Amino acid sequence: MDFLNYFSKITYMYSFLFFLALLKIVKTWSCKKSIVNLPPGPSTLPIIGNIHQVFSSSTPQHCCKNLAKKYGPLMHLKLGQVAHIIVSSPEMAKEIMKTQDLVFSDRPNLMLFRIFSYDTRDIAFSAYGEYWKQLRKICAIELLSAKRVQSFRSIREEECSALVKSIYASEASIVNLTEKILSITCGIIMRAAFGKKSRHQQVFKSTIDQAINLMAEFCIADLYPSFKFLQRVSTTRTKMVKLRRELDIILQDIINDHKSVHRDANKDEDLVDVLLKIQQESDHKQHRLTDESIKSVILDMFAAGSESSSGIVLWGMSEMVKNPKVMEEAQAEVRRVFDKKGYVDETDLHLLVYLKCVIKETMRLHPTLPLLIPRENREKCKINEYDIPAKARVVVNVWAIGRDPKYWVEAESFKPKRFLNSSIDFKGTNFEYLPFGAGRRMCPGIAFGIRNVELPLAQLLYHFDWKLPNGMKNEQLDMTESFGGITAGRKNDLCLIPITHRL
Ligand code: HEM
Repeated sequence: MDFLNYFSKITYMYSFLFFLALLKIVKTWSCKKSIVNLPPGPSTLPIIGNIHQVFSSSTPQHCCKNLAKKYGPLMHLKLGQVAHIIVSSPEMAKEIMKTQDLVFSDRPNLMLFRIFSYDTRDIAFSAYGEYWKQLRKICAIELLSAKRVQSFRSIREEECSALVKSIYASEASIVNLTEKILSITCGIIMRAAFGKKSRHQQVFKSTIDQAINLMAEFCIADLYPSFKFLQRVSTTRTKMVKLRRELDIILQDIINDHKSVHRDANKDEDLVDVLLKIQQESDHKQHRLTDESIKSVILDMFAAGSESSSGIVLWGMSEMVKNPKVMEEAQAEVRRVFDKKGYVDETDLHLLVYLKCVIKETMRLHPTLPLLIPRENREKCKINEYDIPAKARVVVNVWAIGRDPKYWVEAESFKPKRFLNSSIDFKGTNFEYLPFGAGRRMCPGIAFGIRNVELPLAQLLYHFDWKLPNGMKNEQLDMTESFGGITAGRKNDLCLIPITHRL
């Protein structure tokens, strides 16, 4: 009986593989007929394509950089069934994000992100179209405008002061900065989004962390979109559905609270207030903002805004610990600017010219979204002489572009001064430097994100000197990167010893 069972399983498996191979042959044959000139790329294996090459490397950004050395700045990889186009030069990035930006303005429909975002009702993963345009307009005018970001100033200052206090309390002992910075960035976004501290804060934070971690997992179903059963049998899918359900209960409760309480006109609005106001005022010509859209946009703010900002603070501190001269210069500047006051606030942050260069240099070497968010082209098109098949996933390796010695002198060294008196900025017009992307899909949260980086860094530099634990030398600090689906952070937590700077 057992043997029969085993035999039927083996037969089933081989029939399945045979079926896949047949499908692959038919598809390749029909593709070859219609696509004549794909960008260069490594040869593919049956069924898996180039999966083995991309996932055998430490991170995809390293792997794509190495492959691009051989195959060029516009490269074709087949991962499972899906054509991926890897872009690794400023010229090709400009082609995708400026010259043909409209063609490449869609996002791929990825299983876990779709579930997380209420079937892509968010900004980051919704398809390019009227609904997305409406959300971007709301971001520009209401949610993430300079005025709105300014209105969150007291929240940032309070959260950063609490950070300093908690570090003072552990003076001269090891502090896990990764935990602390993640916690304040999440705290700032939570208060900006929900207003007062929510009673659900801890559960919400831990649930969203779990969902973000889950999205970092390798998802085979996204590479074989025509095999729908892979989605149905995915255990990751089941976990994500459960987490999203838990988040939904909390978010609906927060929305109901906001709806039931009469808002004090003298108090600053939080993001849920703003979205509810838009929901009430929206006329029928617009896509009506449902509660689900509101929840999805709020989840976007957490997913897109918290790890990205905290990642820059942590990489910035790591680079400064490794390069003590940079740390000294940045500390001297912050202390010169704020010593008269005796504390750091946002009023004079604009005077920290060198710190701004440190932040830019950090984002050059450690862009928190090293491959941006993948884009997709609805229709087939051409780049130079190459044919790009419809629905290709387009990945721009801004990590590799930022380290390319063709565009950067001493590209691998941390040299903030390269940005002093330089016109290179992160506004999406210098294609050799794209930490926030470029074009229509560029990050709408730059002002908010930068504020969430500048203030904590200035505070850490003003109040403390920093040492590595266990007598470790500066150059021994581990700088290994990890890749979590979309964001890249430090693989290991940053643990340092703070020494109070006496005024
Ligand atoms: C300094 C921190 C930040 C960095 C480095 C960063 C970086 C990025 C990048 C690289 C993209 C993808 C752009 C592309 O695909 O071309 C992006 C998209 C996005 N970011 Fe940010 N971001 C940061 C902070 C924020 C904050 C604070 C928010 C909101 C609270 C935010 C909201 C978004 C949204 C909604 C998108 C999707 C845009 C779209 O698809 O239309 N980001 N971000």
